Amino acid sequence: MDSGLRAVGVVLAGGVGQRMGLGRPKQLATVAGRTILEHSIALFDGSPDIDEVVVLMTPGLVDEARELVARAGFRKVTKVVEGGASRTESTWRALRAIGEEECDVLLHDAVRPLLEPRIITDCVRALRDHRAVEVAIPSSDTIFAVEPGPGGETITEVLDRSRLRRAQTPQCFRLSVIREAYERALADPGFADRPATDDCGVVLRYLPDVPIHIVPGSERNLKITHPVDARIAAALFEASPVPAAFEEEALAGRTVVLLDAGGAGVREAAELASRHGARVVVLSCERDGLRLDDVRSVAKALAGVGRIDHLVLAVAAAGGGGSLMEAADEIVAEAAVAGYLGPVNVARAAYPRLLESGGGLLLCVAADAGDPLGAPAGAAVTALARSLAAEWAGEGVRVNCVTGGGTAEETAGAWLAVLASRLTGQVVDASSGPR
Ligand SMILES: Nc1ccn([C@@H]2O[C@H](COP(=O)(O)OP(=O)(O)OP(=O)(O)O)[C@@H](O)[C@H]2O)c(=O)n1
Ligand SMILES: C[C@](O)(CO)[C@H](O)COP(=O)(O)O
Repeated sequence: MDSGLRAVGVVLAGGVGQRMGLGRPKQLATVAGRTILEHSIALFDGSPDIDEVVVLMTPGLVDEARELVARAGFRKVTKVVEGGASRTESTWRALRAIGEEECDVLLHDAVRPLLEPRIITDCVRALRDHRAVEVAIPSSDTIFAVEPGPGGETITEVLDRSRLRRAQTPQCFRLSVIREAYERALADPGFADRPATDDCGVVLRYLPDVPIHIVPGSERNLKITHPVDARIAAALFEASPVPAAFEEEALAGRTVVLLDAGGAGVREAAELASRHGARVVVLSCERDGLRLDDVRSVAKALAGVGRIDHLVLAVAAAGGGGSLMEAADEIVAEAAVAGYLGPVNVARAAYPRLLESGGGLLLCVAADAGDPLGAPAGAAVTALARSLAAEWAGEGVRVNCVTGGGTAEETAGAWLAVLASRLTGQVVDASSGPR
């Protein structure tokens, strides 16, 4: 069975986020330089397997969501619709907004912004052979059934963990299937008394003959429900690879300036960016006499370049692997420039130029020996990237950071994949980073 149907991603953002306790829906909170809602929409908008995106938004915030969609430049979002009082009501409103024509529908919690693109692909593929598809993972915790007991709860059963799966999203269906399940649910007076917490629950209850096929999810695809989840999500965004593979088109016609301050990977990045159609300008501290400890020197060098879409600062490893007390004065001074003064000066000089082009800055940390000079320098650069990303997110200037450790080719690949992505506030390890 090959559905060959239009695939519609539905981003359910109609909730109020009571358990999060922000006083505002959690999907509008910012993580890694973007709202959680934007991260989630971007996953579907950027997926080659998705044709259209429909967003369900909390009542009273629909206009804000529409503005956000317009500002972010999402191209596949066709509708932003007011959500209902419960998750299932929001789903039902989404189904009505999609219309009558048969299609595949992928219903996703807006508050799962860390979904990997491969899961979307796997779901769309699975829908060729199955009319209902769910993303789930095994449980690493033992799960109990409980009942109220004296002074609290008591365990009544230890469930067989090998048969249990934790439900994630997207939950995916042929439109006619999920629509029929909901029509039956809404006609059942008992549905309101025992509402479903997910869409598979509605299908299983009202169309029990439709098998729901499982696609493996991932631990990373967490649902931001409580405050601690937002902190975990922020850490995952910062530490783990940007999910998007290299976007073929993203660098074409763009100007990439590689500021070579002795970091590895500059030559490889120049070749790779050129192959992807970018105009590449390499400014070298050694060859061009550019001084990172002098903001005017950096600004002067950038002034000669014209439009700058992406600027990469590749610094040499700070420190020398020796003890602090043995380090020569010039090694200490170089570490301070590589780890702090240089990136700050480059950021200050680059900001007005990147503002003009709505572009991005990438700060690259060379692998260091983990010594008392190198380690703090690396930490300072990553902290600067995160902090600038938050400060400049409103202006559309992105700041990311790639840390060293990979081969020159891996490092260059990681740089360019980060540049090509639309993310900000990323700290990516080149040795396991994006490809
Ligand atoms: N009326 C609702 C309720 C929830 N959702 C969406 O369903 C997803 C999962 O819901 P949940 O984590 O429970 O979000 P909230 O309902 O906002 O949280 P809470 O229950 O703590 O208020 C979220 O993306 C949420 O926005 C929805 O579209 N419409
Ligand atoms: C759909 C879901 O995310 C699957 O785990 C979950 O059931 C949503 O529950 P919530 O209480 O609406 O967050």
